[in-house]
Amino acid sequence: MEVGFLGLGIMGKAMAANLLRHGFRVTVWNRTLAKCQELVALGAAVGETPAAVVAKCRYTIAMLSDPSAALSVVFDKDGVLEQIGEGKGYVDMSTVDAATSCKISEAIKQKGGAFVEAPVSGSKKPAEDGQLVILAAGDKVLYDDMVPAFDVLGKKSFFLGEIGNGAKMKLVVNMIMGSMMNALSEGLSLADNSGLSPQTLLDVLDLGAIANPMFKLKGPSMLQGSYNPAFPLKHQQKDMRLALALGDENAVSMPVAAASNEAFKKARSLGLGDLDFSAVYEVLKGASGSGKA
Ligand SMILES: NC(=O)C1=CN([C@@H]2O[C@H](COP(=O)(O)OP(=O)(O)OC[C@H]3O[C@@H](n4cnc5c(N)ncnc54)[C@H](OP(=O)(O)O)[C@@H]3O)[C@@H](O)[C@H]2O)C=CC1
Ligand SMILES: O=CC(=O)O
Repeated sequence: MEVGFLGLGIMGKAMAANLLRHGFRVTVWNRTLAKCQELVALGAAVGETPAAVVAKCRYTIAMLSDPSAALSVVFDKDGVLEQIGEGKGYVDMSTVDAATSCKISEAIKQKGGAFVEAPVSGSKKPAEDGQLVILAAGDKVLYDDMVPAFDVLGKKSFFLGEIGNGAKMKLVVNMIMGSMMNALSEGLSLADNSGLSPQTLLDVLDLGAIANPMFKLKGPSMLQGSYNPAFPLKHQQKDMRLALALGDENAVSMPVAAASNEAFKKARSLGLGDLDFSAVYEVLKGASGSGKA
């Protein structure tokens, strides 16, 4: 199967490499074109523009940072829209809001093309290992065509119906994840400031009912102050912001998520946006004081 791939950031690079490893023919494009070379070394071809990739490939996948990037790659000059049409499919796996996804879907359908949104749950390592959870919605025929690729990229794909449902599900999941990261950070800080060992707290958590892979993976590196980005904090804050907007639209009160968003915003304002989202711990540590005034 031949696919185009737009966006070679942390996730896109791992996903495109995975497709190549599994025998897919992949044509890649990235805004910073130099980043394509690593994929060329693995057997990829390069398209000079998103339009060139879509012209060449029947199916094109995108993995871009945020709504503005997702829209730009479709609607701007040399964008996807210039070459999409009958018999071609576009699959956007970026995390965006439902309105962005709907706008892209409408434009592509008007040109005769098919569209699926398919944001993913799972970070850098699951992307490398083909263990993502795919939250797809939109054109069911295109979804079925993409199953061989989804099977390589993920451990499970959900088809959630109409466009927007994949985006919304992803935002709900990441809203919970961001709030959990804040709760963990506060807990580590509270343990530390009240004379307990934060490492022992992690050991206790890992044996109980709230044990989870995220605490297990991120906890030890947080204690070392090591925040190599797997999921950049600026993207987690974008997801909190979009989830809160979804809450606004539906009159859902989300005080925990709102407080968590403030901590991520604060972290961004301190220049931590490109670090892993677990760097929010630095903000909550800083906010705690010594506790022994
Ligand atoms: N990292 C993670 O753990 C996960 C991330 N996600 C989501 O996946 C998406 C990608 O994340 P990730 O790979 O981590 O992000 P990165 O920041 O590593 O990569 C972002 C990509 O978007 C491109 N881009 C940004 N702005 C534009 C623009 N205006 N026009 C064209 N291309 C643009 C970048 O190009 P350039 O190289 O030129 O900057 C790069 O290819 C995000 O929506 C994120 O929320 C979902 C699940 C997990
Ligand atoms: O969006 C991030 C993730 O880990 O999932």
